[in-house]
Amino acid sequence: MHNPTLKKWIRTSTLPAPIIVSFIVILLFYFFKKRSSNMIKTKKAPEVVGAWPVIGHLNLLSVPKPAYIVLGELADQYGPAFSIQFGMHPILVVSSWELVKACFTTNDKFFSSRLVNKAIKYMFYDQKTISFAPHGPYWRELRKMITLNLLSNERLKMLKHQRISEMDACLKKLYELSTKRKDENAGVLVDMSKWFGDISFNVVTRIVAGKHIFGPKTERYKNVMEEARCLMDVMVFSDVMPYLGWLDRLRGVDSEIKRTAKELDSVLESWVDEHRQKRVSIAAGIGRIVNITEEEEIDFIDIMLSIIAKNKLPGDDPGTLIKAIVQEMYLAAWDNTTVTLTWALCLLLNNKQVLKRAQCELDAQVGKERQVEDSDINTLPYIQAIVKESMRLYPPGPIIERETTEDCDVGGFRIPAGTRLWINLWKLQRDPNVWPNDPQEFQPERFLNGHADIDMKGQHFELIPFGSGRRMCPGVSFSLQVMHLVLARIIHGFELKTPTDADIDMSTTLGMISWKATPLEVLLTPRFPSVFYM
Ligand code: HEM
Repeated sequence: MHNPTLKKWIRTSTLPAPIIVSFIVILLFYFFKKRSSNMIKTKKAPEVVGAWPVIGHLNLLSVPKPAYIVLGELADQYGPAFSIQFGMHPILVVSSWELVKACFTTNDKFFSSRLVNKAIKYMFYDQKTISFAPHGPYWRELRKMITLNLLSNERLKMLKHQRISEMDACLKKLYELSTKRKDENAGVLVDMSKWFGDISFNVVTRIVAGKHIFGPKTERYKNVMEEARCLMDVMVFSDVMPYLGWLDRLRGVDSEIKRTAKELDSVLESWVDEHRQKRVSIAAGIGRIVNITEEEEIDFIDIMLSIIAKNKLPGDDPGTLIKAIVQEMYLAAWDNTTVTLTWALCLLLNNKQVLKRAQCELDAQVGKERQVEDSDINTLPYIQAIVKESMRLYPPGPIIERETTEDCDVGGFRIPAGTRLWINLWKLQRDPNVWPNDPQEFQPERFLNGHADIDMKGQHFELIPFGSGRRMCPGVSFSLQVMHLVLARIIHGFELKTPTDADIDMSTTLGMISWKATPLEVLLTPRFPSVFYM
C-alpha cells in the first residue's frame, strides 16, 4: 500500500486483539445473561409433589387443619410461591410481600377476577355483586357507585348517628347484663363472640336496611344468613370437579343452597318493597313527586332507590342489584368485624399487660366520666396498634383469592391464564424477615416503634388484611371506625377476665373465614357507675 494516509487510517482503525477479545466476551456475557433471565422468566412455579389423579392435591387439604396452616407448612418446604392442583384448577400460592407486591401492582390487572362457586351463584346473585362481578365496565361502574354513594367518608359521617345509636343500645344491654351478678366481685359470664356478632349484625342492619327494632323477618334473615355462611364452607364437588356434580344433587347440597337462596331473597324483597312504599307515602304526604332528600335517605336501600330514580344504577335489573348489594354488605361486614373483634379480645385476655396498658391509655385520654367517642380514636395510638396487631396475627379471611385472566409473570414464574391465586395472609403476616421480634407473638408495641408508619390501606404489602390493588376492600374506613370504637368501649367500660386461669383456646374453624372454634366466655364487671353507660 503506497498511500500513506490510507496506511495510517488502517493502522489507527485496526483494534488490537485484546480489545476485540474483550468486546466479544462482553457481548457473549450479555447474550447468555439475557438468555438465562428469559429462561428463568419462563420457569414454572415449583409444584407440590403428591398430586393424585383427578383430585390433585385435595387430599393434602382434607386434613383436620385449616388450609392456610397446611399451605404455610408447604411454603416452608417449597418457598414463597408454589403451585398446587385443586381438583381441575391450578392454584398459585403466594406468601411473601415482594411477590404479593408483584401481583397487586404490575400484574394487578391480570389478577382482577374472582372465583364464583355454586353457593355464591345462587345465594349471592351470581356475578351481580362487586365482589364477584368480572373485572370490566360493569364492575367499575358498580364499585364507583358504592364507594361514592355508600362508603364515602361523607356518607359515613351522615350515617354516624345510626351507627353510634346501635352501639349505645348494645353496650347498655351489656352493662345491664353485667350487673346481674350475684356477688359484687364475681363478674358475669358473657359469650363475647356472640355479643360481637350481635353488635356487628345490628350496626349493619341499621345502616343497610334502616332497621332499629328487629322483627321476626330480621331474625329470620339472621338465621338464614348463618346457614348460608355454613353452606359456603361445604365442599361442593361441581366447583372443583364439574363431572362429579351429580354427587352434590345426591347429597342434597344443591337443593339446600337453592332453598337458602330463596329464603334470603324473600326477606330482601320485602325490605326493598317496604322502602319503596315509604318513598311513595313520603312523596304523597308532602305532595311532591321528586326524590327523597339526602337527609331522608337514611339507609343504603333508600340511597340505592334514589339512584335508580335518577337512572344511574348500573346493569339492567336494578331491583336484583339492590338485593345483591345488601346481601354483600352483610357478608362482608358482619363476619369480618365479628371475627376481628373476637380475636382481638382473645389476644388481650391472653396478654393481660397489653390489656392493662390499653385501659391506662383510655383512662388518661378519655377519663372516667364518659364513654369513648369516634373523635377520641385519633388520640388512642395503642388501641389502633392492638387492632393492627390482631389483624396481623388473625386476619379474618386468611386467604385472599383471585384469578388470572391472561398469562403473566410473577417473580420470574410463568403463570398461565386461568390460574387461581391464593395469597396466604396467615403466613405472609408472620414472616420473620419482616417482623423480626417474635413474629408469632402479640406485641402491639411493634406498631408504635419500628413499624409505626404501616397502615392497612393496601400499600404496605406486609400487612394487607383488607387486600390490595384495584379489588381491595372498599369498606376499610367503615370497619375500622366500628372496630376501634367497639373495642375501645369494651376495654374502657369493663374489667375483663377469663373464667379460669387457663389461657383462651385459640383454635380456629376450618373454613375460609377463621372463626374461633369455641365460644369466647368472659367475666365482665363494670368499671364505672351506671350513669357512665346510659
Ligand atoms: C374487618 C373487616 C373487613 C375485612 C378484614 C375485609 C377484608 C376484605 C378482603 C380481604 C377483600 C378482598 C380484597 C382483595 O381481593 O384484594 C374484601 C373485599 C371487599 N370488601 Fe371487605 N373486609 C371487611 C369489611 C368490609 C365492609 C364493612 C364492607 C362494606 C360495608 C366490605 C366490602 C367489601 C367489598 C364490596 C369487597 C369486594 C371489592 C371488589 O371486589 O371490588 N368489607 N374485603
